[in-house]
Amino acid sequence: MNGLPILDISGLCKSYGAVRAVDWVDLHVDRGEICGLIGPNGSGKSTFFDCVTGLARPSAGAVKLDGQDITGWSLNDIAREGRMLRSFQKTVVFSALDIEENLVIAGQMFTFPGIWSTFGIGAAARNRVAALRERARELIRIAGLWDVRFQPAGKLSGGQQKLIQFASMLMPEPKLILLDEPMAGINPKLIERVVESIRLANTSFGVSFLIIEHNIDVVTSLCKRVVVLDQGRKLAEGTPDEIVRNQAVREAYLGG
Ligand SMILES: Nc1ncnc2c1ncn2[C@@H]1O[C@H](COP(=O)(O)OP(=O)(O)OP(=O)(O)O)[C@@H](O)[C@H]1O
Repeated sequence: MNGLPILDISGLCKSYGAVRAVDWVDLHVDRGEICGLIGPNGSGKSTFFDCVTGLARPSAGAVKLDGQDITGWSLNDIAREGRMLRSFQKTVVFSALDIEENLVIAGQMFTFPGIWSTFGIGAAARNRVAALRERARELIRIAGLWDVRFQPAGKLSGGQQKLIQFASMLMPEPKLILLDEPMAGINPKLIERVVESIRLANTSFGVSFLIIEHNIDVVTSLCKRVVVLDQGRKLAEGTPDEIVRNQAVREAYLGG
C-alpha cells in the first residue's frame, strides 16, 4: 500500500459543442476514502463520471488510477484492468434469476483473467464457480438480502434491486466504485440499509468510493470529504460540515 490517491484527476474538461459540461476540474480520492460529489442538476457530475470511467472521452485533462494513467481507456478496460467500476442512475438486474445467480453472473463477467475461465468441465472450473458462489453468499448477507435470496430479482422492490446491483459490483473485488445517485428512488426504510452496505464494503473490503448523491444527510453521514460542482466547475471542497456552512454552496445548491 502506498500513499498515492487511488484516483487522481487533473484539469478535466468536457465540452459538448458550446456547452462546457466539465470545466477544468481537479479531484482526488484517497485510498480507502468515501468521497462525495454534489451539485445542482446540470452541474456536470454525470459527465465527470463518464469521462473518468471511459464512457466519454475528455476534451482535456488526465485521469490516474492507482498511479497509472488511464486517460482514454475504454469502460471495459478500466473495469477489468483497473478494477474501477461505476453504477448508473438506472438499475439493471437479471429479472428472472434469483439474487445468488445474479451475483455469480456478475462475477463471471468480471472474473480475472476472463469469463471463460469459469466455464468448462473439470475440477478447476467447478472450484472457480464454487468460490464465486461463496463470495456471492457473503455479499448477499452484507447487503441484507439473505431472507429474499431465492426470489427472482424482478419481483423485488427498486431499492432491493439497487442492493443487488451494488452487491454485484463487489463480486470482482474492485478497488474503487463510482456510484451515481445510489439513493435515488429508494424507500426511506431501505436507505439506511444501502448506507450500511457501502460502509461495510469500505471497512471490510477496503473499497474506496466516489459518490454522487442529492440526499445531503446520506452524504454527511458517509463522506469525510465532499466536492461541489457548479456549472462544470469546482465550487468548493471540504468536510461535510464546511460544505453545509459554505455560503456559495448554500446559494448555488442547498437553498440559501
Ligand atoms: N451528451 C450530451 N450532449 C450535449 N450536452 C450534454 C450531454 N450530456 C450532458 N450535457 C450537458 O452537460 C451539462 C452537464 O450535464 P450532467 O448530466 O453531467 O449534469 P449532472 O450534474 O449530472 O445533472 P443531474 O444531477 O441532473 O444528473 C448539462 O448542461 C447537460 O445538458
